[in-house]
Amino acid sequence: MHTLSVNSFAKINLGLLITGKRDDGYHTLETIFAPINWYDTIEFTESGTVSMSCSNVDLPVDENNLCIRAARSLQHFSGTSKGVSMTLLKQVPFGAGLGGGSSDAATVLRVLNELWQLNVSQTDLHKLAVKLGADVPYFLSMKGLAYARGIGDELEDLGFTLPWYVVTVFPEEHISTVWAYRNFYKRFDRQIPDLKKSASELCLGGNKAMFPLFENDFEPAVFDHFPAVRAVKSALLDAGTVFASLSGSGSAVFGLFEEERDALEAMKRLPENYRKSLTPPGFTMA
Ligand SMILES: C[C@](O)(CO)[C@H](O)COP(=O)(O)OP(=O)(O)OC[C@H]1O[C@@H](n2ccc(N)nc2=O)[C@H](O)[C@@H]1O
Ligand SMILES: Nc1ncnc2c1ncn2[C@@H]1O[C@H](COP(=O)(O)OP(=O)(O)OP(=O)(O)O)[C@@H](O)[C@H]1O
Repeated sequence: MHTLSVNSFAKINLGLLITGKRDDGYHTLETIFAPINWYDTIEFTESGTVSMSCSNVDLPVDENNLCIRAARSLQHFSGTSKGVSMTLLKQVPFGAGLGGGSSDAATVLRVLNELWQLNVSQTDLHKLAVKLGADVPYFLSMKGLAYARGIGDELEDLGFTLPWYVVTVFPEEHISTVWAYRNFYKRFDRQIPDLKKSASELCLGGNKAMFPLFENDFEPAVFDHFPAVRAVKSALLDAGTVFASLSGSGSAVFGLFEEERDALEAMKRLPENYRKSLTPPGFTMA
């Protein structure tokens, strides 16, 4: 039987400014998404029903898994009764702010739309994606650096890439996104910098004075509650990173490096049991 194998990449957030709260409880934000070279692999095999297995026993393989939820939402929307058997080789840590589950969901939507020959439009896929999670639209429609607003679902392809090596570190702490949105320290009344313009000045113009604008609003509360996460940022700064930050709602922290040898040296200095990835400059998911 034919099996299709697809890699599902993770992201980091370069800056994450929470600007308000909507009536439905979701928060509005502005952020820059950047893809990293850390990925799950999903194998798709034809089947009469929808089912999955997962290499990580800590994750559900029932209707709670985002892969199953994505397949069901497509079945429901299109009316198809086709099935699929999926094997998720989970490598991206969850509860890490790396969007691993969201990326899996986007991959399943995209691949099953083809495999099941549904021809669901990008607009409709985008609507299904938002219902599965605020980060899912990014993985569905973007390949590289993107500016996002709304709840993370209003996206603009920036058309350039990060010119640094990215070291991403998971400090073996799982942080729930719901917890992070409940506990971050609100600053809704401040002036929001123009992240899109600043990203361009930083990545294309090499203006490092822009870095301090790329704050992550989850960082102070996460660092106060999870000292091990703060320690990773300190270690990256000690190792000579040009910029370090929490990704998304945490717990993963990333550092940007100009030289590969410095990035590798920083990875060596961090605790051996912390999972890490290295992404080269100019990386895209294409
Ligand atoms: C932290 C980020 O990763 C930044 O990219 C995202 O905002 C989180 O996106 P996600 O994991 O796809 O989040 P979802 O699965 O949609 O939402 C989980 C929960 O987080 C909260 N949530 C999420 C996104 C958002 N913009 N505002 C929120 O308040 C809501 O309580 C929601 O019920
Ligand atoms: N395929 C999946 N991969 C990872 N987590 C999944 C998956 N399906 C369901 N989940 C559940 O989603 C939660 C974490 O999801 P995810 O990996 O997207 O969070 P995250 O790392 O905090 O990323 P982000 O908040 O940036 O989207 C876990 O509680 C997990 O049980």
